[in-house]
Amino acid sequence: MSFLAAERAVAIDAVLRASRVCQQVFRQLVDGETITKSDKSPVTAADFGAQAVVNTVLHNSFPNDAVIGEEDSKDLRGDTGKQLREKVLSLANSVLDMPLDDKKLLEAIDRGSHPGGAKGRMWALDPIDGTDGFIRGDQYAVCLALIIDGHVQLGVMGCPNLPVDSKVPEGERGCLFVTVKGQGAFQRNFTSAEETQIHMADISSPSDALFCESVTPSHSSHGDSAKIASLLNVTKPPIRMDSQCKYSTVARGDADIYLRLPTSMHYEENIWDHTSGSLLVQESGGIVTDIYSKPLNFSLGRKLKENKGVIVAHSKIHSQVIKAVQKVLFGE
Ligand SMILES: Nc1ncnc2c1ncn2[C@@H]1O[C@H](COP(=O)(O)O)[C@@H](OP(=O)(O)O)[C@H]1O
Ligand SMILES: [Mg+2]
Ligand SMILES: [Mg+2]
Ligand SMILES: [Mg+2]
Repeated sequence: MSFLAAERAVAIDAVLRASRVCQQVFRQLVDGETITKSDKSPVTAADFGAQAVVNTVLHNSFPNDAVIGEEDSKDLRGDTGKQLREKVLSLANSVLDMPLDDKKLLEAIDRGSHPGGAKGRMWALDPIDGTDGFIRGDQYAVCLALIIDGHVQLGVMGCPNLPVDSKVPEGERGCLFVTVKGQGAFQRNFTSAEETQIHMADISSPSDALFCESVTPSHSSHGDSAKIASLLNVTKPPIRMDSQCKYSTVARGDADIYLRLPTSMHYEENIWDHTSGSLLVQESGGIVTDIYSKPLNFSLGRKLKENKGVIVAHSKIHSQVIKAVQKVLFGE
């Protein structure tokens, strides 16, 4: 058996089931089903349901593994949380083989509270990355990765709204991306287990590049990216897309550069916003660093404490992109 074959299969199963939870909610999203968390970001029944499902599937196969998950069960507890809890429970049970009860549901969600760190096995989970996009009806991703001793070794990403073939945007949607360190990056769709290896587009000059960036301007500075594009003589307008679908879009050659440019030097990126996506890009020919050209350090807890922003590009042009980034941001 190849390295992490069992983990790969379990992670695919977990992400496919959680993606079904998201798709069910996506079809029925109505106003009032979104809660605003203390950091002002939105969360829905699908975020909680997907986290419960992934954590349950992982626990059944790897009961000793830790999980660093974005959500916790606070908003589902007590009388105030009853209505949402019932909704999340029924969503989770609709895709699980063994039904959970209230207590097991809350426990499953809260198994994602691990603080992270440099030693041991831990899964990083973003049950819905791009909740803004999910609510808007755009792109979002279910992102799961395995970190061993501080390094991402396996990444699985479900992108339910992403066209299987970008050249046929109105065709079948629902892509699953899978990667294990050293084994390449692969795409399959939701309805067949057949995998195709993906690669970044071969590009030798940044001026030919297609950029992608967040839709939400508070997540990444659109103004700075326009200046960087101009410095690199890029003429094509950027693709704006929510979630780690940006990493998969670059990994399969539909865009060439992903810039995440800090809007505040105080913001620390969550590790689950980058774990699966960064390995996917590295395994398809790209380099992922921060704005200082430092590799992302996943060993420092739940946040990327020592990194600022994210710069993703093909290995042939990454250093040129970094030069332009630093010129615009620091005048160097
Ligand atoms: N000020 C900020 N700067 C950068 N990222 C931020 C941010 N505030 C929130 N985010 C993160 O941006 C993620 C979405 O990224 P994108 O803009 O690429 O779609 C969110 O993930 P969730 O949607 O999982 O909460 C959230 O963790
Ligand atoms: Mg969130
Ligand atoms: Mg996220
Ligand atoms: Mg999320």
